[in-house]
Amino acid sequence: MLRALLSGLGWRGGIWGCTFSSQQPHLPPARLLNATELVSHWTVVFEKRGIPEARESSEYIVAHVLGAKTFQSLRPGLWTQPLTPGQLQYVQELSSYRLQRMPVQYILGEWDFQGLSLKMAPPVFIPRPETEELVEWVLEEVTQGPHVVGAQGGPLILEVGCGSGAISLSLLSKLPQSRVIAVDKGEAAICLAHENAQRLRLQDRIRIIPFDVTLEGSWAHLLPWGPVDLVVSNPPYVFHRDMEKLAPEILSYEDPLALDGGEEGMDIITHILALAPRLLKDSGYGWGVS
Ligand SMILES: C[S@@+](CC[C@H](N)C(=O)[O-])C[C@H]1O[C@@H](n2cnc3c(N)ncnc32)[C@H](O)[C@@H]1O
Repeated sequence: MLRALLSGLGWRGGIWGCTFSSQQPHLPPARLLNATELVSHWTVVFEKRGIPEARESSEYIVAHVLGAKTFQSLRPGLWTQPLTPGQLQYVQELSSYRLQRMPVQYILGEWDFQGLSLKMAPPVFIPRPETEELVEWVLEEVTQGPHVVGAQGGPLILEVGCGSGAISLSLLSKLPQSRVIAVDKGEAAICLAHENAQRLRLQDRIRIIPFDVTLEGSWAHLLPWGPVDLVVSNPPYVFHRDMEKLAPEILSYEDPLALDGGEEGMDIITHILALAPRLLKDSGYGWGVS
């Protein structure tokens, strides 16, 4: 059974109908030297230039330059401490990328997902908050459904379209007895998923395989450990006609192949639905966001 769960694509702050600006970045006035003042300064600059999530963006950038994940997690002493000229320069540089509508996740080069710190790099799809819900649903099903237990004591999982590896790696981190086969068509996605698996020391329980689900042909190599208990996917599902309405953050930086689901949004989903029964055990099932 494959349960398709409806959910929006969801870029926090809105994904539709934004415009580019060609103006040059503003240099902060010389008097703005501490973290709090810098955040305020760049918030105003971003707001004036129509950059979504202006305050969050400036907070993330300043916190990153000061070695923290969030502004709130900075030692309070750092909020009012003057930044060095090098740090100011770095904030300026990163903020200029945001002015070009680069997503914060790519600017920082990493992002937390389900408590894991994942490397992020364009054009590989940035995992969305909804994807964390998908992981929660799968975990709930696995822990509540005794039928979803593989030979190892945890389910053998196949993820179609793994991107950065967010879903596969977070499932592996929460299910220590499980193994995952993660496939993706994109070369950059395959490389980044490998890198993230190594980074999180989960590489021994995952096979990351380049695979285009739309191509007819052999899929036997997707079963190095035999049929799987569970298929999970966050496939491309944006209607082709809506692609041009996506925000510049998405359109200019993320791989269109990660988003474009064809005329009815079902192009990739249809192939996953056709493939899944061949790869699943009789008792297996699938989860997806669409
Ligand atoms: C919406 S992204 C999801 C990425 C990741 N699972 C996540 O949630 O962050 C969809 C992924 O499917 C991959 N993909 C698109 N078409 C594919 C195909 N025909 N075969 C395999 N993977 C495909 C894309 O490269 C992309 O990484």
